[in-house]
Amino acid sequence: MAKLVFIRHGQSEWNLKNLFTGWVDVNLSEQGVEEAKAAGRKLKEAGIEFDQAYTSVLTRAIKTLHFALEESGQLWVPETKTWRLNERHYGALQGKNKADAAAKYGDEQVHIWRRSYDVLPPLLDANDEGSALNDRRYADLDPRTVPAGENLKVTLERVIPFWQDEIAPKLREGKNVIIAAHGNSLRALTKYIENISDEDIMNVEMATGQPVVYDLDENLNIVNKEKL
Ligand SMILES: O=C(O)[C@@H](CO)OP(=O)(O)O
Repeated sequence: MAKLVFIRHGQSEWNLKNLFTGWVDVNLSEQGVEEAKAAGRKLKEAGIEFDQAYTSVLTRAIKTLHFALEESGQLWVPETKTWRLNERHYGALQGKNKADAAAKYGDEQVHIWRRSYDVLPPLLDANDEGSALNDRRYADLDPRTVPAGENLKVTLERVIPFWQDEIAPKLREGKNVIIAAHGNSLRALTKYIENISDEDIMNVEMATGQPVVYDLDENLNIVNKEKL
């Protein structure tokens, strides 16, 4: 039996401002820091001890992991950072206000962009200064792999190889794992491990800073799921 904990980063500065964020590397808000620390206290109270941590290459998730581990007395736990756990890339919507977009394009279109499984957002131009191609942290990636905009399907297709190659083997060995990531990379993982349909995943939301704890058997069947 292994424990798997998902934690979406605490509230970010752009969650607070209601901006599409995606791969833009914004920090946690003050509230977000408190949420991450509170998550660490809940993990401690629940007595969950980790063997391995995973996070994205985005500050809000990394800091959430660190605050949560520090607060639970486990900052020493080995960690791996990967772009594959990044938030879904929001394309040309990144930096735009969600309410302004709804006023301009309509609530329904914005809901489709935000929650449909396979509709892509408007893509970011490769020459845009915000393109991830200009970001040193993605320099080792094949430029054809660097996204210009992702839906949940594309996000799932880059998250799951990392799950299969790195995370699942640890869990099969009985290691306890924490994944500090993002609303949509965690929705992709949730869809995969819970076998949720393309339609039903539209209604699944991840709360900021709330640990979701799974007990998994050696075949990675879910024995129990609990939100702390
Ligand atoms: O802006 C984003 O990157 C995400 C997460 O905050 O937003 P959404 O709620 O639309 O998935």
